[in-house]
Amino acid sequence: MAETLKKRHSIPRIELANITKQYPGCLANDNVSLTLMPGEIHALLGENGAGKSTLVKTIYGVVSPDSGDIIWDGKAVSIKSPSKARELGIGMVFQHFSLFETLTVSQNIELCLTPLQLTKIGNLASSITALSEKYGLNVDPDSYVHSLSIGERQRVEIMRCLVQSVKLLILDEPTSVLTPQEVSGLFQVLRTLAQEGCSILFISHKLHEVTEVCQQATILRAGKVIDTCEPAKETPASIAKMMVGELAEQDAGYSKKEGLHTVFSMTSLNLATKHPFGTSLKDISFELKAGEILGIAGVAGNGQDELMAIISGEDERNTGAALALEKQSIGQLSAAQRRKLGMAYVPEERLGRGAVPDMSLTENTLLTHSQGFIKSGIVQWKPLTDYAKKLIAQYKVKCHGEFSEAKSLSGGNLQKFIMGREIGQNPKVLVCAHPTWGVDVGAALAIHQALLRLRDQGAAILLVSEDIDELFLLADRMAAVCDGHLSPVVKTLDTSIDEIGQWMAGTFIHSPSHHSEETTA
Ligand SMILES: Nc1ncnc2c1ncn2[C@@H]1O[C@H](COP(=O)(O)OP(=O)(O)OP(=O)(O)O)[C@@H](O)[C@H]1O
Repeated sequence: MAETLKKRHSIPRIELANITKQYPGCLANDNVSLTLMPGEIHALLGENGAGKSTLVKTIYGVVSPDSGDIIWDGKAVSIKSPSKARELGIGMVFQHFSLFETLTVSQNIELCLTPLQLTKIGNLASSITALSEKYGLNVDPDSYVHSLSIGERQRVEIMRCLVQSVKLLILDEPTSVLTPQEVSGLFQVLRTLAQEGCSILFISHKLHEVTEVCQQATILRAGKVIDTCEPAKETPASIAKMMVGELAEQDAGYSKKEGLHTVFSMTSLNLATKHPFGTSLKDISFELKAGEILGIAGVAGNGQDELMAIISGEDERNTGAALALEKQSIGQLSAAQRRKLGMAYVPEERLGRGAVPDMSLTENTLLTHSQGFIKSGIVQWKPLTDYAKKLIAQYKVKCHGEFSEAKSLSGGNLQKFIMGREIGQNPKVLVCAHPTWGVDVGAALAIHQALLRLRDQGAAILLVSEDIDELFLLADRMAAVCDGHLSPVVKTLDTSIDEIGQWMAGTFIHSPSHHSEETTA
């Protein structure tokens, strides 16, 4: 397939030649060369911190390389800004969307177009409708963004690129926030675009998706291209091996356990959302037991954020006895008081909520981990830095040491550090969202092992995730949230991906037998 593409179009869409980018103390891209033909879907793979984001940001004009050339449609170009990239026909969909919720789809798209582009397009709404039909994007120009699901918002971002006649579309981990159905819809759109000659560059840690949709892959390690392959001829395991070596073949030792006594409970919690486009929690009850992992599946935006915030105490409303830790009511306690009692959290948002971007890793450790590190009001820096160093080594966090600022770490490395920091508190209750989001296969395995070890030591773990496969691997019992309702809680071994998928779509909500606690023994 890739061969025929190359024969059909002799001029590559883009060629990167010896791109090098040095950050203080870190060679993020080291003589990277890569060629993309028109109509080629190309995966950029590598461990956390391998240099993938740096490379795509270079193409999109966000990062300027120290040396190397970019050749676009046969001509050397200098891409100094995203607007220059867009002018050439390069579009990028980031992991975090940048849409205004109070505006319509059309208004959002209009904001990123120049007056000249707008004149060329003419009627923007009809152009969106036409493109939507052509590519099966199902995007209504008049819908308000707040009413759209995550998958729909992503399609708006893609539409934003399409109206600008994109010739190269870059997607940074596009599937991590989508349901399985949305992922197959996205792939269909990508295939149609590619058939028309649009090149696609795709960063992903989900290797089975790469083998399904990409024709070529470039694998980076420590900033260098270490291999290329045709994913269709590989397996996820063989690609993982190229990325991280032998580790990929290990098994985390997954097993299912029966929980012991109840450690944490939520009883008939009703909570109106504070956010105009948030989700109210509706009569939620569940029990979390010592020595178990309870997984909560759901499409983003169905109450997960609100649930996490009220459990952690970040939402400061007093819920009294609706929340209990070891039979004591904790709904009236602050987040810090709950932490002192043995609760730990990993929020979805790494920078800003999981870690303070401008603080070092050592300082970030102190934020949630003061026990033993503060004596008579004075910070004990030596044990604190030693502990941060230990976390860095244990979770193989790639950084320039314990004094690196959180914002200088790649996404996956920061996630590893935050997970390590929270697991390291040996909490009684650990509540975490998307534990391995953006984390490479090797590191995901290490995080899984750490979570299972923590469970086996008797901790009660609540995992909130959109990744159903991961929940089935880790959770002992499972439930799903939809529109602020919690489904029945069942043993993982007694349910199926199909049933949980239906619950994620809300089939349990109107059923007369719906109640929030387990019915099966
Ligand atoms: N602004 C910065 N200052 C210093 N170092 C940086 C900066 N941005 C990135 N780095 C370093 O450059 C290296 C490559 O980071 P990059 O974000 O490109 O990796 P990645 O392959 O995209 O990782 P991930 O899969 O975790 O997103 C990392 O070691 C990172 O710590």
